Order: sequence, then structure tokens, then C-alpha cells
Amino acid sequence: MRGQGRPPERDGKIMSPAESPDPASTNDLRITGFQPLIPPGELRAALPLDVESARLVRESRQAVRGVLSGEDDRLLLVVGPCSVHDPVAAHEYAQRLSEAIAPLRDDLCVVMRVYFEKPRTKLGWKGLINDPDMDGTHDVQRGLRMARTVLLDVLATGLPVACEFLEPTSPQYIADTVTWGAIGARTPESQVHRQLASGLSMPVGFKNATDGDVQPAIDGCYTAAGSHVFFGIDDEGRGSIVSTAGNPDCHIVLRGGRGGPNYRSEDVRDALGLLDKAEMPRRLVIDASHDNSGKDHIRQAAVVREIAEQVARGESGIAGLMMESFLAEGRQQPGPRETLTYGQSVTDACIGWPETERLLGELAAAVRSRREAVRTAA
Ligand SMILES: O=C[C@H](O)[C@H](O)COP(=O)(O)O
Ligand SMILES: C=C(OP(=O)(O)O)C(=O)O
Repeated sequence: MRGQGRPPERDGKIMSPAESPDPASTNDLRITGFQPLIPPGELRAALPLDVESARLVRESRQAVRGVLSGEDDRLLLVVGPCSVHDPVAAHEYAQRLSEAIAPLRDDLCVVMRVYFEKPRTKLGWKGLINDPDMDGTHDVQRGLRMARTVLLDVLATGLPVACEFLEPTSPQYIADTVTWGAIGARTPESQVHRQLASGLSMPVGFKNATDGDVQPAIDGCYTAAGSHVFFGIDDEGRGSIVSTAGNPDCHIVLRGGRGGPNYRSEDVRDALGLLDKAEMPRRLVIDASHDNSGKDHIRQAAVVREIAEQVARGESGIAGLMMESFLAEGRQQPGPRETLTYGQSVTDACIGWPETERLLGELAAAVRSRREAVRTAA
């Protein structure tokens, strides 16, 4: 590690070269700290998935697979806050959503967005796991515990959950609770994330890249379907060589790009054409948020309605839809929890609850119309 002898210590912690420069050292010169992380198996044992929730995860993964393959003619709906920053508000949202979708289950296969890892365009709050107190103290151990507690709590309301996976080792701590995973728009081309997806136990959506290019997402699905060998950690937290079997349940997600949106029927047709060329199933998910709505929650609701119209007209390539929704509409700057508006996003602007409820009903109606359109055409 360092030049000669024992590395210097302060308060029982090994000091990094950045804290105690050693002119002879060539290593870790810009690392300012290492803190041991709880082993994944230990966190899972401390906050276990109960039998009922494990059944929910298994069955909902199977349901999502059915919708993605087209065997199940419902619409997959991944809906919830852009990010979770307040476990209490996340719980209230989950309870409301769980009640609201009960009568719509024949038409919608709903998974709640419970996102803890936020990829940033430049700088910004990186989510509850990375900085649970939103104040730069980065208590990651606490963040992991809080995240897992929220996941178990949402499952207890009867709702399956969706997460984006960003840190390559974080799934070891939480993925057993997750029904649908996302590889976000900043990472579909990343080999690390493609390898990661190849070992995940749930269906995974690869987003198109931030420039709007859909091909990296298609290549991501293809790559993740294969087996891989890469660096990771095991349940004890030991650095490991990880081997995976490959994930056959990957699909693309259209989320718009710098050049504009890609949710319209001509964009869907183009994307399905690319899937044909890649000899992949003609099924995709559309995210109504992000560059499909310019991160404007009012526009997002209009985009959801335009996608619902395509579904109602019989577009069978649209397997699912993503929507960012929370209790209060809009967004606010992250900050100390007690200063924030309850139930409002601290990342992207979200559709508020009353509009969300209306959209759920409209989407279910669109699915019923699609069923009818398909029957009539047959
Ligand atoms: O979904 C959330 C955001 O779109 C994503 O984290 C990027 O946010 P940023 O562009 O504000 O950094
Ligand atoms: C970051 C997200 O989306 P995207 O990767 O499409 O920007 C998200 O859904 O939280």
C-alpha cells in the first residue's frame, strides 16, 4: 500500500495518503477514506424478507414476465416517486397506491417505484442510500438499513417494488425484495451494468441513452442475456469473482433523449423495427417522464394520456409504462427533512396524487379498449 512500515493511524482508523501524504507512495493518493461496510448477508439477516413478501416478489416477477412476453395482456405500470427521501411519505404513498389499484388488477400490473440510487447528470443528491440525511454526511450504513426497511414496508402493503441499480454491489443488499429493475439512461452502455443485469433475479429494463439512441439499450439486453464473469462481493462482503447465468428477461425502455421525446407512435414503430433487426421480442416499455416530458410533471400527465391512446388503439408493442408520481405534485430542493414539503419529490417533478388516481383509471380503460381492438381484429 504505502512506502515503508505500518500505515499511520488516527483515532484507530488507517489514514489515507490524501490525509497524510507519503512522498514515496504511488497508491490511493486521492482516496480520503475507507470504511468497512456491513456484509450483505448480515443486513439481509437483520432485516429479513418474510415468507409472505417473498411469495409476493416471486409471483409478481412471474406476472411481470408474463406481461413483458405478451402472454398476459395487461399493461405493466411502474409508478411512484422519482426518489424516496422520506420513509413515512413512501409508506403513505404505497398504502394509497395499493388501495387505488385493487379494482384495476385485471388491467394493470402495478409495481411501485422505490428508487434509492440516483444517477446525476452532473452533481446532486445521489439518493437515500448514499446520503440518507441529505446533508453531505453520507451515512451509507444507515442509508442501506433505511432503504431495506422501506422496501420491506412497501412489500407489506401488498405492492411489488422497482429500483434502479447503480452501484454494482448494492443489489446484494436489496435485490431479493425487487420485482423489476432498471438500468438507467446514463449506464445502458456500461459493461459493469450489463454484467450486473446478467445476474439479477428479476426482469430488467434498459433505458435508451441520454442522447436518445435506443441501440445501447438493445445491445444492453443482448449482452445481459449472456453469462459473465466479473468482480463483485459475496454475502460476507468478500471481494469475489462472480459468475452469472444471464438474464433472459431484459427489455428496452424509451425515455426520450436530448433531441426530444420518443414516445409517439412513429418512435414506437422505429424502436420495434430495431428490435426486429436484433431478433428480439417486439415489446417495450415507455417512460412518460424524463426527456419524454422535459421533466415537467404537467406535460408528463399529457404524455401518459397520449401513450394510453396508442394502447387503446391496439398497439401491442407497448408492454408497459413508467410514471413519476408522489403525494404532492412538483418538486423541491433537497434539504433537512423537517424543512421539506411532505410527500413532494426532491429530485424530478412528480405528478400529484389526485391526477395519478385519474391516470390509473384511464390507463386501465385503455387496456380494456386494446383487448377489444385485438378481439375485433382477430
Ligand atoms: O430521475 C432522476 C433524474 O432525472 C436523474 O437522477 C438525473 O437528474 P439530474 O439531471 O437532475 O442530475
Ligand atoms: C434516473 C432515472 O431515469 P433515466 O435513467 O431515464 O434518466 C430514473 O428513472 O430515476
